[in-house]
Amino acid sequence: MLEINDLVKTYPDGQQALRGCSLTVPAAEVVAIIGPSGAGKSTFIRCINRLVTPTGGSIRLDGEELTTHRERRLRETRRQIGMIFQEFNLIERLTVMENVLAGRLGSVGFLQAFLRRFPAQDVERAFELLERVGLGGYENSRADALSGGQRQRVGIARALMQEPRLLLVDEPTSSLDPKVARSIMALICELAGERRIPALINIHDVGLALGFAQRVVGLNAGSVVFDGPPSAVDEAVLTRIYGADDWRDAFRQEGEEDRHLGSREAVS
Ligand SMILES: Nc1ncnc2c1ncn2[C@@H]1O[C@H](COP(=O)(O)OP(=O)(O)OP(=O)(O)O)[C@@H](O)[C@H]1O
Repeated sequence: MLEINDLVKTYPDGQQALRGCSLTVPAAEVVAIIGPSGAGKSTFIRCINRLVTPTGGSIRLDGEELTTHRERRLRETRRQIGMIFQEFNLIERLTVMENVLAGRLGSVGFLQAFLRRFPAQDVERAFELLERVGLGGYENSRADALSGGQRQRVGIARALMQEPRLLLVDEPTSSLDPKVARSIMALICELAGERRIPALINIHDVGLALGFAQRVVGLNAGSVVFDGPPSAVDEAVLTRIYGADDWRDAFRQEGEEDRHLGSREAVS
């Protein structure tokens, strides 16, 4: 379980990115974090894995306070948090298998990793994960030969290879076309449920957030202004999160992107 209490982040230039956010996420729950640009979504996610140091508040993972960890403890904790990124962050010239095994780099010795000698059970687990994410048979393909959706599947397998206690997902679908984006969201949500890992997904696409997450948290100007199930997100809630007309524009743009891609697919 992830428990965040009164999280505050003020950047050195005085920018108040988070103004006291609280959120408790039980095991296996998938929470989508939505909000307009600059609301604090990335800062929120980055405070949890400490890419950003919080100014105040508490972050507990299975009862363990993370905000006070330094150096070695911080590295250990980061190893237990799976990150899935917008740009996949794969090593392009390496194979799919090598990229997935990279999820274990923090846990095997430096020499073993340097010589690419991973324990047999890690290799076996990597095969299983590749099968699970739909990439069985791709283990020897180079990462740069894959499509965007396939790359993200490698990113997901790599994150799970760490046997994480928490999944932090940052705009996982922004580089993907709408159909692939839906399949990736579905996969992340299924895996979080199967493995009983809480997941926080920072996502700008409201339709995907409502379609797949079990819970939606709306941020505006560094504060949580909505926290509830997708079924409770109505026009009034979207207006509270995005402001009067902005959310209508966001939906309209997505619809146009869908139509545009649909017509491109029909031509090719
Ligand atoms: N390193 C930084 N130094 C100073 N201010 C920052 C820094 N990073 C973010 N901010 C500010 O903090 C606020 C929240 O930014 P953040 O990137 O967390 O928002 P966001 O909701 O993720 O936005 P987007 O959807 O555009 O990525 C913004 O006003 C931003 O300008």
